[in-house]
Amino acid sequence: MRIAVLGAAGRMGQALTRALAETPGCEVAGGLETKGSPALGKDIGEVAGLEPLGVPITDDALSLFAGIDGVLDFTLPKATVEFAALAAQARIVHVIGTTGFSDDDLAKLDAAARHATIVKAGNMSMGVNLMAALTARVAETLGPEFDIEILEMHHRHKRDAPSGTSLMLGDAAAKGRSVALAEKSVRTRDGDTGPRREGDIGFAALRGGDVVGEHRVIFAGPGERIELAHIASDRGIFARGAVRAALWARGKPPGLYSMADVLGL
Ligand SMILES: NC(=O)C1=CN([C@@H]2O[C@H](COP(=O)(O)OP(=O)(O)OC[C@H]3O[C@@H](n4cnc5c(N)ncnc54)[C@H](O)[C@@H]3O)[C@@H](O)[C@H]2O)C=CC1
Ligand SMILES: O=C(O)C1=N[C@H](C(=O)O)C[C@H](O)C1
Repeated sequence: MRIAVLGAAGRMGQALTRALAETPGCEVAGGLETKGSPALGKDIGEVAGLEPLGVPITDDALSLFAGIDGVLDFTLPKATVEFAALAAQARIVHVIGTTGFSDDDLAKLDAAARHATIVKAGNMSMGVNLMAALTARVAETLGPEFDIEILEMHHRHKRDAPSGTSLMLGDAAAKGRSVALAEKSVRTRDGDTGPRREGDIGFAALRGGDVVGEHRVIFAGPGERIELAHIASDRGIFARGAVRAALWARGKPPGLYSMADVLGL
């Protein structure tokens, strides 16, 4: 499968190139960066710390999308929405790892999925997707006397909060309780907030250093507490998940798929 990496010079872009290069049946067919990036014209393999792959990084998305089977996209919401329209036109697989979408962005991705085969997940690792399934199960089992709080920590460069993973876990908890996350989610607390409302799902975000990604779902009840935790120490887990998603999606009808679909969870 001929696959291009969008945001090829980024933290995830480099991990994606390495994962693609080591996966049988995949070819690193291109790399895209933003206009003005110092990585333009450089070899994508070298940028990722590998031997040269003979593939220069370009800023020409139109030409890139014309000659490939799929793209791995870990960039920015505004860029990803534009790439989804291009992927739909080219009828190729679009694996989306980007996080931080607005409701308007999400509506545009839904529209693009009428023609493109999109796999989108706020976290592409096996561990977090399993944790989401466990979160739904625990939330379904425990009564409303157990308060649900979701805590995350990421590196100092991360732009969006809560993280895509936290939102996935919140959604799983809400589904387990058969409620809508939008009606229960509490994203900030400051000052005299009053007592906690029963059934709320709280979010807290820490940022600092070079933390790859840590998530904890806390079920705090009377006299006991259950915690589910995931600690990522290597971006390769997300990158390998994305490559697996692209291979899975090849030949599937257009639509918006999740990592749970890919992993059969
Ligand atoms: N779903 C998942 O499993 C994971 C998702 N992410 C998400 O991936 C995204 C990227 O994360 P990082 O790699 O840490 O960020 P980063 O800032 O290191 O990399 C993003 C890259 O995209 C490039 N870019 C931005 N706009 C572009 C455009 N229009 N055309 C081409 N390239 C463009 C930037 O120049 C940059 O090199 C974030 O939204 C992050 O939350 C990160 C890790 C795992
Ligand atoms: O920006 C990151 O780094 C990460 N983003 C994803 C998220 O928003 O949850 C996944 C992972 O936690 C790393």
